[in-house]
Amino acid sequence: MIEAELLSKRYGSKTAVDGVTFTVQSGKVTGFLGPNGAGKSTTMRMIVGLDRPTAGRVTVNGRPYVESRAPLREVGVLLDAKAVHTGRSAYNHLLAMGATHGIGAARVREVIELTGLQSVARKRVGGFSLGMGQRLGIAAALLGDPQTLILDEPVNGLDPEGVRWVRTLVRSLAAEGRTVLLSSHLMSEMAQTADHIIVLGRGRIIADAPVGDIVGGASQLTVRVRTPHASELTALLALPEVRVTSVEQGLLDVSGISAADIGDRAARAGIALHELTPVTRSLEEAYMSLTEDDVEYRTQSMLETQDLPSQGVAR
Ligand SMILES: Nc1ncnc2c1ncn2[C@@H]1O[C@H](COP(=O)(O)OP(=O)(O)OP(=O)(O)O)[C@@H](O)[C@H]1O
Repeated sequence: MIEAELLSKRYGSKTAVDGVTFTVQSGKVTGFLGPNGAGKSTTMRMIVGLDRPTAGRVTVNGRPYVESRAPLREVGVLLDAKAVHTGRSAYNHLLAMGATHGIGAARVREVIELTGLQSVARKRVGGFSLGMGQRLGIAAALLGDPQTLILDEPVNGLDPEGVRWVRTLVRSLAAEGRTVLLSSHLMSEMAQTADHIIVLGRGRIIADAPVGDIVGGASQLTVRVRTPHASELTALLALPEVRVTSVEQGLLDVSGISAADIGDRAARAGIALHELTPVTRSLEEAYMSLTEDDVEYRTQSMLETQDLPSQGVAR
């Protein structure tokens, strides 16, 4: 379990992380999301003691990570796969890491096999592709068979087979009761991998909930309703929290009320419904609406760029 309490980090005048409090539960995959610069990597670095909090505290299984006597065996970390620029082979790199914790060749061979690196294990790590480097970073994180895993963008640079492999791996690690915290910008992937989501925006938590609640929260759900009595139903649903949009004649999109509630109210008023379908949003749609006010680096839309001179505008 990872517990952060009023955790903050300032770099000069820049507040990267602003008093966040959250718990990452064991036995679940927790996805860490947020726009670029939201503070995800800084938070992860503070969890593993690579950055010192300006205020607040964070513990892994009840104590600060830096106090751990055998960190590799407690927390597996993938923070920056590109950080390994070595003339050593993957095998020797892992063997050297393991040596600091009494982890021997047998376990090194095991993680090499687990991460599919057998054919390149004797090659220089410096010549690895992004995907192979990523697999090596995951192998290093798994080396000590830790109870907790912190993986920053583990699928970055992996091909579809690799992405799927990471998904299966982290799900099975969580099923064994381990704590898994991972960040990714791939929403569809996160929706399939994570049980729980924490969203950061400008250093603050803007959502902390099970995936199902984030994509299907009652207040965000839209219900598609087909009825030959659209105007009567619209009048019936004129409630403070409810928004009714006419899609086409006889077809309404209703939000702020459940499908069951709409059906019950229509039945009591004797209004026939020909369709009543809850429309679930994708995690990407939910994420975009959650973070729309918190994006630090926004892409100019085509509309905004239309009036600019063509030089210097990326198309
Ligand atoms: N060492 C540093 N010195 C100064 N500012 C920093 C430092 N590290 C991070 N920052 C700033 O803190 C903020 C949070 O950065 P962080 O890397 O934690 O965000 P992130 O959510 O991981 O972003 P990304 O998705 O782009 O990786 C950013 O504005 C960043 O520029």
